[in-house]
Amino acid sequence: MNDTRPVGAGAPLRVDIAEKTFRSAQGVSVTALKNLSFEVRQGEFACLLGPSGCGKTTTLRILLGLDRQFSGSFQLPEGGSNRIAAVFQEPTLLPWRTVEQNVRLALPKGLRAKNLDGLFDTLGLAGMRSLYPAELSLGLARRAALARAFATEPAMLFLDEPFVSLDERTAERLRHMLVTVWSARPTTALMVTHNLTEALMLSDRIIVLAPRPAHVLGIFDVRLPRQQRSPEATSDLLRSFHQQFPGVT
Ligand SMILES: Nc1ncnc2c1ncn2[C@@H]1O[C@H](COP(=O)(O)OP(=O)(O)OP(=O)(O)O)[C@@H](O)[C@H]1O
Repeated sequence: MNDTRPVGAGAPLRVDIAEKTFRSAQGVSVTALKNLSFEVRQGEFACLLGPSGCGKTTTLRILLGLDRQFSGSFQLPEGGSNRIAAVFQEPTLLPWRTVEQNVRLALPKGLRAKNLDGLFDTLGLAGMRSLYPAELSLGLARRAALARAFATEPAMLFLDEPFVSLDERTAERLRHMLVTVWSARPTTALMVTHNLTEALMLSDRIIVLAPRPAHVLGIFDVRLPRQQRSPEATSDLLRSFHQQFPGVT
């Protein structure tokens, strides 16, 4: 069974995946997800945190409708635009279009002419709008991918490790930009990461996954407002996290 009905405005993202197993032509099976259930409330930023290979990307692919071979169900939040946006590790920009064209092409017709000055400013892209993807560093390309996702004013935003393979200074800068752009319009968001400090900086709650097959070990609520998450406060959060989840790094 596989049910992807959207639900009423204000409803959370509800995930209830009974099982996802990959079967190779040679008959080898890998069960990636087993009894994976969680919710993300409307307007909440949640991180899916789990060890490498536990099934995080598999979960996102199912929620994005890219993989329908699973048992269970999920419900996407509906409301406002009712749109879904995704940011992947690969920025996936069209190479023959400028940054601005890449962003505008993602917009529904009625929004194509919208003023994007604020968004480009917040993401430090004001001077890069007419550049082509080949002229961008990886960090700039990732910012363009974030701009494209937020420009669509989605009801649900999925992010799959959007800051991996960046040097730490660049990644930190991008995390701050993400917080600023997200805070201007808090969007229900689910981000996959295996970086605990990143999850503590960005999220309202962290959904902690067990090693494969992924299921929820527990939830860590980050109750501190984002602007108060100084390095010292983050160290305290890390300590509380480790008390609640000993052995999870
Ligand atoms: N198409 C596929 N065919 C067979 N096995 C797969 C396929 N895709 C993923 N897997 C397996 O499913 C498991 C979960 O993979 P997944 O990519 O979801 O993990 P992940 O938590 O996102 O890992 P990482 O943090 O390293 O990106 C892994 O054991 C992986 O090898």
